[in-house]
Amino acid sequence: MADIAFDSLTRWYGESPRRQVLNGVSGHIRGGEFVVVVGRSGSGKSTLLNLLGGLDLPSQGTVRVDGTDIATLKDAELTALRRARMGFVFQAYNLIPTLSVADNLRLPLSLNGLAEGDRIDKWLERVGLSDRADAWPDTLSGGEQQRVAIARALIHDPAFIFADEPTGNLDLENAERIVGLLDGLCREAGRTLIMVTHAHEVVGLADQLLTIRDGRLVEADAGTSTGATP
Ligand SMILES: Nc1ncnc2c1ncn2[C@@H]1O[C@H](COP(=O)(O)OP(=O)(O)OP(=O)(O)O)[C@@H](O)[C@H]1O
Repeated sequence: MADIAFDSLTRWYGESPRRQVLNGVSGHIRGGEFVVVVGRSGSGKSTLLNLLGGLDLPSQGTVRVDGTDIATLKDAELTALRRARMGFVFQAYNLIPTLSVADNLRLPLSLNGLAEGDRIDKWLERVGLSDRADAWPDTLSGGEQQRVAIARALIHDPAFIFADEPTGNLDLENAERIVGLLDGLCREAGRTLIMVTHAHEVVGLADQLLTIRDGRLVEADAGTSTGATP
């Protein structure tokens, strides 16, 4: 089952002085959960997300994805795990500007050797962009670009979605739509969604809330959002 267990995660940057960003963070994310990560600016939220998604490795501690300690994987194995099992959504959308919308969606399919079939049409429809398949990313609004990014993150049917402040550049209306899309598209397929956000409204949707303060976890339960001040 698609779960992530993390134990005593510590991440520091540099030596003398060593800058300690995460300091012994442990927890467990069950398959299908919507996990929201909150905390002040600079508290280590993106650092934690990057460690859980295998984009970065801890200075100490372990991340187990489906029971496998990802630090034991060779680079190519970790890349293959990320590519097949994970999808990423970032604040800045990160679409490839020289590829059309449809070609941006084609990329994860070809990287994973998956048949295209009607997947591109289907996913464009699901994010409400059926008429923009041939558009260049920079001709789309921010909200539209983020919807393309969501389709790109999901089109290869990953078990885990990592979203780092996906609504950070959007107005409230677009932000609500993006969060609703991510939540709905993950829940309907039992996907695990891990989202870093400053948006308080999102906390109420979470199955599990991770609040980071001074590099440590101060709250690990949904429903008790007292620790959620950014
Ligand atoms: N590559 C790096 N080298 C040195 N310091 C880093 C590096 N990456 C992050 N940091 C530091 O680690 C701390 C935590 O950064 P991180 O991006 O995880 O915070 P955050 O909680 O996501 O912040 P924000 O809400 O502002 O995005 C910051 O003080 C940052 O400057």
